[in-house]
Amino acid sequence: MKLLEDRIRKDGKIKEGNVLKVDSFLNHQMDVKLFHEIGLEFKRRFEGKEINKILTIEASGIGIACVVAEVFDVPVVFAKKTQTKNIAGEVYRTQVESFTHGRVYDIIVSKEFLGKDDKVLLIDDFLANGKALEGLSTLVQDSGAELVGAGVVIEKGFQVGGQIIRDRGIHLESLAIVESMDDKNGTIVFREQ
Ligand SMILES: O=P(O)(O)OC[C@H]1O[C@H](OP(=O)(O)OP(=O)(O)O)[C@H](O)[C@@H]1O
Ligand SMILES: O=c1[nH]c(=O)c2nc[nH]c2[nH]1
Repeated sequence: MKLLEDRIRKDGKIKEGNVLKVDSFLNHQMDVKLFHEIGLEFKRRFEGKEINKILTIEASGIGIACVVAEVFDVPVVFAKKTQTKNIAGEVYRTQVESFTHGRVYDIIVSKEFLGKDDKVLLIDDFLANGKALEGLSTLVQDSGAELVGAGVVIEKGFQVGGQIIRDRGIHLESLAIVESMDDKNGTIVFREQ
């Protein structure tokens, strides 16, 4: 998606440790007009697929997933990384290693909000090692819902996540795939799609 690649080149900052910082428009301060364009692009890419729920994971997936859900006109659910008193009753649960926090979380979704009648699109801001999407797809599988596909805003194609998710047979759409990035000279190469 050219609009997104241009924005990443303009405002993205490459950090040590394979981290691309896009917090001025994607996952801290959020450019909601850009999010709307992203929502429309996901709608185009999943055209013809029956989707009645969006599932994401806190925290950084929530903002983008909400706007995508508005475009698809379906509810959005996010997997929580902490159990709260708010969640009464039964939950689906699995473990996810967080890329930026460097620790493992139990992630949970209430059984009330995911079940066999759901046709689910996973949405997240980043795909790196694939842990978040693997965890979410496990929750979908455990719930008996149908996993229609996964949409990520930025895939870091030099990390293993994309390969893992595609090898699982999941329909994955990444709006920008970073083939390589160099924190020394600030260059980013995107994969031709
Ligand atoms: O493919 P992966 O290796 O799982 O990386 C992608 C995940 O990493 C980030 O979450 P993270 O837990 O690092 O931070 P957050 O709490 O800001 O969402 C991001 O929001 C994705 O969910
Ligand atoms: O802001 C972010 N930059 C990244 O490179 C990344 N990888 C996973 N999650 C991420 N979040």
